[in-house]
Amino acid sequence: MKPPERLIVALDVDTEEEALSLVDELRDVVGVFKIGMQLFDSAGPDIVRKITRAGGRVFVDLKFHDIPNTVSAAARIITRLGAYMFNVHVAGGREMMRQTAKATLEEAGCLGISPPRVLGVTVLTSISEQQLREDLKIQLGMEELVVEWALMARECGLSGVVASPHEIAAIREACGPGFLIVTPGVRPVWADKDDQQRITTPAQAIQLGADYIVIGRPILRGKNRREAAMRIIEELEASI
Ligand SMILES: O=c1ccn([C@@H]2O[C@H](COP(=O)(O)O)[C@@H](O)[C@H]2O)c(=O)[nH]1
Repeated sequence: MKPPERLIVALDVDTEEEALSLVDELRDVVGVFKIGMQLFDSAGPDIVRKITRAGGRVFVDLKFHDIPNTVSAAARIITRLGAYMFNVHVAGGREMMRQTAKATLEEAGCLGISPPRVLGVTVLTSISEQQLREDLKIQLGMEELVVEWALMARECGLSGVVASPHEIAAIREACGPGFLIVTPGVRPVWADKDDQQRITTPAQAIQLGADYIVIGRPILRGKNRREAAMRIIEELEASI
């Protein structure tokens, strides 16, 4: 993959108009656009089709976490919308991941389309090692937990995981080269950390072995959003 294809821009905006204007501005320099709950809840499912029609690949980041029947039914709907990738929480369990992977393949087969990649969300990038231990009462270390969950996601037929840059190298070693690692919590040196806890720069994330990096606010907040995206892509190009 070329550096621009590795950049996923988080369309964390309130309206369809803002999202489509961003897609228009960035589609020739960005690989994938991510729709999270903010945009999906305001614009509705049709925004996935609209962005796909406008020439962007779409990552539907709704982080499904429910019982197997509910999530696998939602996976069929997301597949019908033409998403390029979507995600579920690994913490939803093996059966949920297995049924979701199976339903996605079946639905795509019925439609005669390429199936979306199903990713497992490991531990959110806004959670620190200390919060994991003290608030969530999880006694495994962050890296060990994330690797265990990545292996479980792979065994259940998922295409990859969403994980912080801090765990990329360990996941890559445990899960091998074909397993996708999608990494939010990425901050260029010129951007604020915001609420992200486990971060690296874009260049470091790619050097550690991420397939895709996800960036929102550092691009969305810029006066010139295209220039901000280009700066990140140049950093990726220099690092590869
Ligand atoms: O662990 C996770 C999972 C998902 N995200 C999402 O990625 C973007 C990051 O946006 P920034 O503005 O670059 O922080 C956002 O949409 C999150 O919902 C994540 O950050 N961490």
